[in-house]
Amino acid sequence: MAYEKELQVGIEASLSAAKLCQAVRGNIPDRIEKQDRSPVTIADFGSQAIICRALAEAFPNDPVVGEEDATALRSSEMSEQLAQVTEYVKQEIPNVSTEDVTQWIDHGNGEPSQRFWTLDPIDGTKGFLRGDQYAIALALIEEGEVKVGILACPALSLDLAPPLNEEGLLFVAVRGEGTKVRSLKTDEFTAIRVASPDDEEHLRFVESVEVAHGDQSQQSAIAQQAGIKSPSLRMDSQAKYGAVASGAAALYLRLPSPKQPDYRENIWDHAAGVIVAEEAGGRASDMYGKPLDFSVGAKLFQNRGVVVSNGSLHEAVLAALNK
Ligand SMILES: Nc1ncnc2c1ncn2[C@@H]1O[C@H](COP(=O)(O)O)[C@@H](O)[C@H]1OP(=O)(O)O
Ligand SMILES: [Mg+2]
Repeated sequence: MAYEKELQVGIEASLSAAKLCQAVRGNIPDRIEKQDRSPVTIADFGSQAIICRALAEAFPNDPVVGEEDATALRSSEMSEQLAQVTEYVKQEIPNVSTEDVTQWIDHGNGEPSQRFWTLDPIDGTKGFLRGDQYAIALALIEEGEVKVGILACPALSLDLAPPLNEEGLLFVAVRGEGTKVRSLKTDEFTAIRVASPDDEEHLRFVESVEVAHGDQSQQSAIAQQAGIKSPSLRMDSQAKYGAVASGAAALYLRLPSPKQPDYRENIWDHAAGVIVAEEAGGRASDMYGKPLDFSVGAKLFQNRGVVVSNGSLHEAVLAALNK
């Protein structure tokens, strides 16, 4: 098995971060607004601190390209939030100080390089605040290729066989070795595959809950043209990739929003999900069929939109988009 240490460290840290998120969610925190007006919570900061600490200890030479930074948290207006983050992190790692926490968070401000990690400590923060889906998404990228993906979805359960019907799932993929899933509560993994072409029941598509994150009318039209008759399943975060990888849905569509046609996707919003879907037999590309290019920085500058399928549906979707 390849990447054994990476998996062990990544899984352990992601489980610990998931516990922190679940603890914070028992008492949904205030929404803090970032400069770009998107929301962040004390759980986003705590999750990044825990995972970056583990990566820094185990792989000191690997940069981490994470979503959050601690600049705002260090300001005097946010001292109360920093104290709260530190209290939650202490439940996972005893004896930490506020300085430790901000330093670990800022370890996640690395630059993409030949080998690096990318982290979304809470993907789908809006879902997290609403009490819906969210994910902790960690991936290892080497030479522009995603090699390992670890995707924890603490609120996800799917209408499939155990363990997928249990709430709280952890998806793990290594390039060339397949995708497996376990419940957050037990440590036994099960291999998963995408939906087969003749699986009518799961011939449906997933898309974002947030209208602003895509083009829902176009997404419905394309899905229909590809032969999907049922309405979409709306879900926040990369949990959508887990749904396709396990066969609960055959397609995930994310077409550029007409209001933000120049939006470029962040690598941490896709890297873990892409390998989880691909290693389960699925296919991921942009809306023109180009593979997602993780070698050009912190965003997918060379791609527009995202299409993830069970493989068999992919060409029909691209043909519909081409029209
Ligand atoms: N216009 C947009 N198009 C696509 N994705 C977006 C857009 N605006 C924000 N996002 C990203 O969507 C992600 C959530 O995905 P989903 O809707 O599938 O749950 C967030 O990480 C968010 O990034 P950011 O955190 O930079 O705002
Ligand atoms: Mg995100």
